[in-house]
Amino acid sequence: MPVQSKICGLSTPETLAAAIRHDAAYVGLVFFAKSPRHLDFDRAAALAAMVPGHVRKVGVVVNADDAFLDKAVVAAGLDVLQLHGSEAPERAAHLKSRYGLEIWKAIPVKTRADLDAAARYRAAVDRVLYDAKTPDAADLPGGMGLRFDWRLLEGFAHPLPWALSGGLDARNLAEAVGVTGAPLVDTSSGVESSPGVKDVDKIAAFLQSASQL
Ligand SMILES: O=C(O)c1ccccc1N[C@@H]1O[C@H](COP(=O)(O)O)[C@@H](O)[C@H]1O
Repeated sequence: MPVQSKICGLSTPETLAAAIRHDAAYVGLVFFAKSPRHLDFDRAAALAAMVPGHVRKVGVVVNADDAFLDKAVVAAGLDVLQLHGSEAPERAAHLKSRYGLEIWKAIPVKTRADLDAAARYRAAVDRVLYDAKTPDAADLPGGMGLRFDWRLLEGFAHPLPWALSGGLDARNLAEAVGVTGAPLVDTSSGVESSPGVKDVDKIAAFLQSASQL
């Protein structure tokens, strides 16, 4: 089974086109005002209009309320909602039933015990996304280029389909997938030249590396 890729935090037509051209399975649009990748609904709609049907549009949100999500889902024609805050399983299940979309829940990981949270979402979401836990004082719960110890996933009985994220780039991707067996990989900072500024060549290199795994 080939490794699938998501390029997250796309905010320009050029970098979105690069992700599509180099076969990203998923593209991520961030709706979180504190993020350097945040999109307002008009910009998200304009970018989303460029995305062909076979590439799935993921909206990354953090503890967003229904009124906000109603607008994001419609503006960007989202296929997937990635919940990257402290959304409880009940909240995730509500969103699945409200929108009928695929729901992913980010699980912040620093220690092996953190992985136990994934099982709580078994009946509520379609996929969990293991990401590095960011510092308590950080503005962002993700998208900081931090990685966790991938060996924590060795031998773990995954309760759900899953994805790996956190500090992935073209140089460390083969090792990350080799250690974890990840079926889907997600990157944001690793394909940027500075926070929020995506780099077309880095996007191409990441997706090329993934295609060879
Ligand atoms: O990218 C962001 O700005 C962001 C903001 C709020 C929540 C999640 C965010 N990004 C997600 O974080 C992970 C890891 O990113 P990185 O590769 O380590 O930079 C990824 O899933 C992004 O979707």
